[in-house]
Amino acid sequence: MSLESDRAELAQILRTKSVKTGKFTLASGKESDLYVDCRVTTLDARGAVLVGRVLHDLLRKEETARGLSIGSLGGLTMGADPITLAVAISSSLAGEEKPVQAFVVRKEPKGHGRGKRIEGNFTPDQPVVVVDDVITTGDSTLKAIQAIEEEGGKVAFALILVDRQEGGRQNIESKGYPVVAAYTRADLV
Ligand SMILES: O=P(O)(O)OC[C@H]1O[C@H](OP(=O)(O)OP(=O)(O)O)[C@H](O)[C@@H]1O
Ligand SMILES: O=C(O)c1cc(=O)[nH]c(=O)[nH]1
Repeated sequence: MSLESDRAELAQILRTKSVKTGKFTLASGKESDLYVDCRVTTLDARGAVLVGRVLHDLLRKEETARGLSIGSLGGLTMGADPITLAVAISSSLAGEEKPVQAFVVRKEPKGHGRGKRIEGNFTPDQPVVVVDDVITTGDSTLKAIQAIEEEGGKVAFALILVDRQEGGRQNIESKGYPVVAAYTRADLV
């Protein structure tokens, strides 16, 4: 199966399962008549496989173009989580010698146990990729970046499933972090 057919199939699952119209309040407090509920696609058995393949390919292409060696990826829980793990699994299934590792950024540090804000396999010694399912304003992605940097991480770029084309990309890029998005609103609506 080609990457092109994976991309087309994933776009179709997003259109069918995730794109919703109605009246929604977004994370930013903005009102919208569109909501892309990516979780229904990223937690779909087939959708997860395709998300892994499509975003793993984008990650490796961007890594090569920038001459980097990415150690791990992750983002603010929970939209980012299934995407993060799907990409890591895809990387391992591709037989890579050093598969990209996965981490989760908590919204708040855990109040007990090890008290961590970042869980899993975070690589402060190697560049990391920040993940989000959707960007609208981009503030959630920037929140994840701030947490990653506070823990000593270096963010190479942001890897996004759907860019709603409402200024999020510009917001994140204006702070110095390139954005790579698999789909834009225009691809899905
Ligand atoms: O670009 P922004 O304006 O920040 O909006 C996009 C964010 O909103 C959603 O998260 P939400 O806060 O709904 O949390 P969830 O991932 O826990 O569902 C989505 O998963 C993005 O992270
Ligand atoms: O801005 C948001 O909160 C948002 C928009 C969207 O389309 N999907 C989503 O999960 N969150």
